[in-house]
Amino acid sequence: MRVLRPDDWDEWYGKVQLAFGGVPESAEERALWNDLTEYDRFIGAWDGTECVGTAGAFTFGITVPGGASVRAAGVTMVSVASTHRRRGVLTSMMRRQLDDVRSWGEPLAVLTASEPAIYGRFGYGIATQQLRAEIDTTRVRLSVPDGTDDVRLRLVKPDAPDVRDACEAVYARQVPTRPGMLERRPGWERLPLLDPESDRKGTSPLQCVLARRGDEVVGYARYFNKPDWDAAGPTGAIELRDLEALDPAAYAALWRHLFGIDLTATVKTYNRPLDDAWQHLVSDNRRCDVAPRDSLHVRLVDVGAALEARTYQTPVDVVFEVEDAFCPWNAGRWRLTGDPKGASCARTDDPADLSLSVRELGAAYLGGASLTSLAAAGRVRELRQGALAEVSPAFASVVAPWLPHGF
Ligand SMILES: CC(=O)SCCNC(=O)CCNC(=O)[C@H](O)C(C)(C)COP(=O)(O)OP(=O)(O)OC[C@H]1O[C@@H](n2cnc3c(N)ncnc32)[C@H](O)[C@@H]1OP(=O)(O)O
Repeated sequence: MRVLRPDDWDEWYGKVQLAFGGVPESAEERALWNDLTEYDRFIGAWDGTECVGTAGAFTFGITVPGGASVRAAGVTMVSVASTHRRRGVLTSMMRRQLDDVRSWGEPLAVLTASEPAIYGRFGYGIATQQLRAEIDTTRVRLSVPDGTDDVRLRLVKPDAPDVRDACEAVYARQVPTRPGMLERRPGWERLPLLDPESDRKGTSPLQCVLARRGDEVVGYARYFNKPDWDAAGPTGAIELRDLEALDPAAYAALWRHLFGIDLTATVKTYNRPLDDAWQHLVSDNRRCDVAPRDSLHVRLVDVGAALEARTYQTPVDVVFEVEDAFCPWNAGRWRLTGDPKGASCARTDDPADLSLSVRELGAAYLGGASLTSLAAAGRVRELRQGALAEVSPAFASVVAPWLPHGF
């Protein structure tokens, strides 16, 4: 196993693609991932001259409760050749990678999983959910707040540099407001604009609508239009890629636009926050067919630094007994004291109040899964009566944590 060299990339990436089914990717997408590769943070396993395992770790800043951006390794492109599976190659790569992440001083590793059953054994917990919805816009009505009519909407070319920059500026203002959001480092602004013709499956090219109040851009939506017809008339769908807005009126104006596009009958979303506000604007939530799914998996690589990096909704003073078989440097007792302003976390010999594995800490870290709910599943144990009721609300987040895009 060794880090990747630029001349390895074609073979290495070819192996990633093969493990995901072997369907060739567009030149546009391939070029993006090539440009985003961080060679000293990407590894491969070789059997002789053949690459049989791949894994990468992007450099990310991720928002945590309280609004700080915390360094995280964005684990990506994990694959093992089908000829070499179930022999421990993944386990060896996870070992190497988590040791590396620790040596880089990054308190968190994060990933989205092809299958959620893979990463729990390595200490990852499911920290955010994403909401899918299929809204019947022929039946569901929107009621919008005051000020919505003051927002002007314009259809624009999504990749025009001024449009791209305006959207990125709106996105950047949103990042600190929601745990789980990623700072978009240079180059990553290309990801939400990816639109290879080969991936369209009957949809239009990517469309973009900008929301303005006066001269200020206050929101945007990017989506595809998929026209369709049956004997009775048009049944097209709007497939939303992303939507960000700086205030409720801009947000409602964008959703009203999506609902009202002629010749369409459905708005489909694949990745929205669990608490997305449109759910409070609709007349009939049963016709919105919402469903949650796991999204970001979080692993605390340095328990002390990670717990210190976020704030807590209510004052908290707790001793955790942490189990961590894969990264034993985290195992043992930690005292966390914190409040909405900050926190400290250090080793202690004091008796523990709650016992749990690092996986549950990962699930609760961004305020997604509640410790109370994990305790009801038997995955958090209360060793001092009353500790759960004190600590669980402290870990909550004001807004649902959410990862806006994969990687
Ligand atoms: C962040 C990302 O990139 S997610 C993408 C993950 N990659 C893919 O899904 C591509 C297709 N799949 C693969 O490439 C491989 O099958 C991998 C990477 C999932 C697994 O690689 P392997 O080298 O076979 O895993 P390894 O032999 O180390 O298995 C370790 C353990 O995980 C288990 N495991 C491996 N894959 C899976 C799975 N898909 N679901 C459930 N358990 C799994 C193994 O059974 C083994 O369990 P054990 O220790 O109890 O025996």
